[in-house]
Amino acid sequence: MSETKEQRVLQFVLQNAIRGDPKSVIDNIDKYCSQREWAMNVGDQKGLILDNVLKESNPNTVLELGTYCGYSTVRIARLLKPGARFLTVEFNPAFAAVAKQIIEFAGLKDKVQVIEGNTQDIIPQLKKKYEVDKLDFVFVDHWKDKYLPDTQLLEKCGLLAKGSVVLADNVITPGAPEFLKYVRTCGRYDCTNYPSFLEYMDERDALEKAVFRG
Ligand SMILES: C[C@H](C[C@H]1O[C@@H](n2cnc3c(N)ncnc32)[C@H](O)[C@@H]1O)NC(=O)c1cc(-c2ccc(F)cc2)cc(O)c1O
Ligand SMILES: [Mg+2]
Repeated sequence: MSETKEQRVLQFVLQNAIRGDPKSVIDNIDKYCSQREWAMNVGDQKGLILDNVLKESNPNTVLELGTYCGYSTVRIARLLKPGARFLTVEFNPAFAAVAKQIIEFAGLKDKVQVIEGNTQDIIPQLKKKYEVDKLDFVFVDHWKDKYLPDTQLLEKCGLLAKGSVVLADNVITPGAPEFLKYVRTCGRYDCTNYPSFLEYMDERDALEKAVFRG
């Protein structure tokens, strides 16, 4: 069976990165995806913004929606303090399999729980099945038309508290207009836009930080 792009990214990491070194995993994915095959990782420019917003938040409990190959998962996990909890949700089994291997190669297997499933099914299970009380930081990077319903679902499930940070990728390209309108006008979030560029391209993109007012 012919290899997928995601399997080629994994092979490149296994052959070129240093086992147990998250930065070399990140750098090699960026190298492959900027020089050989584009892939929908958050990338190094938006990744730096993600790093900084995450450091500011210094979270105990993190949720990522849309793992893909685990690039942002590695970026986040490498910055978490000991004892922090990090759950990431991916519904494509092939992508989840690649992500698990990349996370393990980076030496971060014990810091991340990869959950295979659909966010709309997993979010309502977080309190009881996954023993999550509140989420301090949520990185939203899955189907762009799911950003709004899943943010509202997080609210409904009582998973956000005063100060919870919701950071969304791709609010310009491909765009998440309904999500942006909601967080900026519903009165429950303090929003900040971080203009940047689409991963590995010159197209404009941005991250949006929405801090829950409680
Ligand atoms: C959606 C993907 C990311 C992943 O999310 C998983 N997923 C989805 N919905 C769910 C769910 N409901 N539950 C669990 N997992 C879920 C999926 O399987 C992908 O692995 N991301 C993107 O599509 C994406 C696309 C672009 C992009 C930009 C310009 C172009 F010309 C073309 C594409 C850039 C980006 O930066 C992205 O992030
Ligand atoms: Mg993205």
